[in-house]
Amino acid sequence: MKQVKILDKEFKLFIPYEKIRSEVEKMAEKMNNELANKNPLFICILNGSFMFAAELFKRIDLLDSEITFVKLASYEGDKTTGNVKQLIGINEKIEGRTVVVLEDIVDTGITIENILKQLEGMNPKEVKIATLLLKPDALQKQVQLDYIGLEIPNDFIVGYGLDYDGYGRNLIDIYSVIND
Ligand SMILES: O=P(O)(O)OC[C@H]1O[C@H](OP(=O)(O)OP(=O)(O)O)[C@H](O)[C@@H]1O
Ligand code: HPA
Repeated sequence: MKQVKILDKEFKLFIPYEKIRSEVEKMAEKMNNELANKNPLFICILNGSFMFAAELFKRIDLLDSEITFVKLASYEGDKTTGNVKQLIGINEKIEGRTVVVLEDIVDTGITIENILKQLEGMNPKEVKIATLLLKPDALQKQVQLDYIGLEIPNDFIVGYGLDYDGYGRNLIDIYSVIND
């Protein structure tokens, strides 16, 4: 079994890249059907979502699509602080647009709830939420998710953009913590 050590924690292989890629392909196909002629604006939530967003966006074959980036952070180490800090905001005009928020993971739901509140105040036509991963057992907020890649158990994970204290984002596969 493939294992990695990051700082003080050991992680074991959990989701191989091939599985991630096939989920992203399915999601992109669904979006290509559902978002045609809607001039969608994709919003990638940095840092964690950069790999997922790149993998997905290159499979979006709608020529009227745009992408932009927002930087939010709420995690310190492997725990949420419950306090979402905005580090780079939205500069694009959101009013009247179909917006698709791209998240690597919805865990407690605090981050996505915060983004939704901000976007609602900007009068979009509609907001869709896409997440590569969802931890249903960790969810504390009621949020409607339109595109979900995989549902996973409530264990801390790293890789494919997700970090432990800044490290592990460059792992191609996703790993889950051992004996936390
Ligand atoms: O549902 P939640 O419990 O809010 O967790 C999800 C958020 O946590 C992570 O971001 P983080 O705050 O760690 O910042 P990062 O993307 O820069 O690592 C992840 O990328 C999501 O944005
Ligand atoms: O399990 C996780 N790993 C890394 N970052 C995260 N942000 C929310 N949940 C996680």
